[in-house]
Amino acid sequence: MTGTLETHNGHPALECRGLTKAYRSTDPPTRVLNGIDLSVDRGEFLVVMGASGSGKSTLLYSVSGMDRPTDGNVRLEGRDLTSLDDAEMSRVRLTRMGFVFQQAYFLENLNIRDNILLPALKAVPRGDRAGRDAAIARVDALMERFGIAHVRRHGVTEVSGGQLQRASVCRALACGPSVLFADEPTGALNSAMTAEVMDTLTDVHREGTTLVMVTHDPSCAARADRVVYLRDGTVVDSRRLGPWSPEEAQRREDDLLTWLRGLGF
Ligand SMILES: Nc1ncnc2c1ncn2[C@@H]1O[C@H](COP(=O)(O)OP(=O)(O)OP(=O)(O)O)[C@@H](O)[C@H]1O
Repeated sequence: MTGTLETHNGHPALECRGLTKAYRSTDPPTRVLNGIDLSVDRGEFLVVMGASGSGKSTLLYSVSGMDRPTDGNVRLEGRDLTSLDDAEMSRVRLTRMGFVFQQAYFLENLNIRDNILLPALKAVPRGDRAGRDAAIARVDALMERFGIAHVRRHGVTEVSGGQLQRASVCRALACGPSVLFADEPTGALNSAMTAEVMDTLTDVHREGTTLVMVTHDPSCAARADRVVYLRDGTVVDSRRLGPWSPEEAQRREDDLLTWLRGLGF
């Protein structure tokens, strides 16, 4: 399994300080993140919740370098990302971060396995045959691990929504990221497929990967170690839930809902 514990250097997996984002396309600029301080431990599963428009996706995009913050800094395993140029940032995103979105964004002219392989092969230096073989072996092992090896040659439209999202998780893990980011990964799924994908993400987390997920769904959020609540671009509260177990699922969800209602969710 793609581990994240090999790079222990005494730093949290992810840290942001004074993270601010203002969109200048409006006059005056729309301030969406208001100086957020947040630290995610190695191996932690952190969920970000908040009302629609509170800045959850903007936070995820700003810490993962998909969008440039207006102010503040972000560190990934101690390395300051805000000083990197675009090419360096793309490389960090490709090799040290994984992403799962509501939609899989797979290419329809490639089968499931080739879609998963695409970024993993892109990360291998040209001519590095051993690196290429290792990437292929890693992807095949991930597909086996997450129960989708039998659909490896299927087209994107020939698998279920749950299988497609599990394939997205495999693609996100193929380079062995330090942090896996998930933005509403179950937003387009029914409840059975949601449980299937959350079981996959829970396994990923249990095996040591740091996970940062945005969700509206309290039953998904109840899987996390910690939930932070965003209001108007500020983290106004957080709740530590500790390690998840299926026996505790309902109690955790009820507890979380009570907390969320108190915050006006
Ligand atoms: N490119 C942009 N230009 C201007 N404003 C933007 C831009 N992108 C997002 N916003 C605004 O920033 C605010 C936060 O958006 P964001 O998508 O981060 O919220 P969210 O909490 O993820 O919402 P949702 O739960 O609905 O996905 C919203 O008011 C949104 O309209």
